[in-house]
Amino acid sequence: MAQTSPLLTPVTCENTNITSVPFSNIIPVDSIMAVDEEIPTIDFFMLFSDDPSQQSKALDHLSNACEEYGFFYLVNHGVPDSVIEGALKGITDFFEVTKEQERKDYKKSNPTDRIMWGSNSHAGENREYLKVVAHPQFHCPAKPASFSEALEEYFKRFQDVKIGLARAISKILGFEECYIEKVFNLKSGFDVAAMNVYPPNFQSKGSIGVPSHTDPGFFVSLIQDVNGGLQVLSHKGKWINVYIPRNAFLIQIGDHLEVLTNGKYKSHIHHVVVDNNKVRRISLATLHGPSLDTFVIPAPKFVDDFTPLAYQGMTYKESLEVNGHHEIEVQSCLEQLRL
Ligand SMILES: O=C(O)CCC(=O)C(=O)O
Ligand SMILES: [Fe+2]
Repeated sequence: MAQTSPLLTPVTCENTNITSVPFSNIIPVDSIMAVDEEIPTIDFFMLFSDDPSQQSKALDHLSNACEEYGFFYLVNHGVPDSVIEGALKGITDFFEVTKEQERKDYKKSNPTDRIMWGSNSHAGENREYLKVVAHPQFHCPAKPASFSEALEEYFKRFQDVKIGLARAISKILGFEECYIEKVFNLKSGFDVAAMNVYPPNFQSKGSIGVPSHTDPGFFVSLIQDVNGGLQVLSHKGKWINVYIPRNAFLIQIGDHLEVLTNGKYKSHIHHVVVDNNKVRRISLATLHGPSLDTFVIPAPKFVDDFTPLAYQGMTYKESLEVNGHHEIEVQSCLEQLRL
């Protein structure tokens, strides 16, 4: 962590080395009937409140959001509005200022690439994207300078949120506060930022922005410039429209937290539809993962006679590559991990 937020009590977390849903381009018909159901809102500050009853209420709320929904809005998180708006502006600048040919120079995909550009990679997709490895080392195209500076600041500031969530989720799972930091080795966590640009509907070819999928990792954080298009499949089997409050984050549980909890928490299927987008939409989805060499397996506490082991163990790197992808592509492998 570059800076420690006053919210987070410094505790010593030793760096112990304990050592999918595939993309589907079919948007189910019932997603057209997506509902505007309420998504839980979690107040980050309250998770660390000095008032024990407020803190316990906030943790209960988080526990319910993780177990029932698998996604929630995070407010009062301490990342300044200017930093969030700066990151989105930087991404806009990159896609507007950088010539198409220069963007395509990042298309090559070698296992060692830390920056990758792509466009409409799955059948029917309407999306251009740039993926960069944001942690443990930050990578970014150097130009425009406003872009790399704004993004670097955003990820620096987000580190406290990541560690804070790891501590709060460890607690609600009944572990000591540093459990997830240690077990996922978050100090060297492999974070990939996907910057997505969706065209307005008059320019898109079909209704799909990104096909249905889940994402690997501990969790995903998402910000966007305009609302519209992201839908998540809820525990009740309903597609829910996501409307992120201004400068809040959408947090979604990733595949590897599902594995760690042996399915107690679920990584939820989501997709983007572009039918109703009247304007171009930009999103920044960051997949916060364990370190590449972390061997992820269900924690013994979630395995018993009634709940048998439901996932096999694999290193994070192996799980990202098991379908022939490069690690920077960060594709789900939940299907391969399920026993
Ligand atoms: O753009 C969005 O709202 C979601 C993008 C997404 O799901 C992803 O990049 O994994
Ligand atoms: Fe996603």
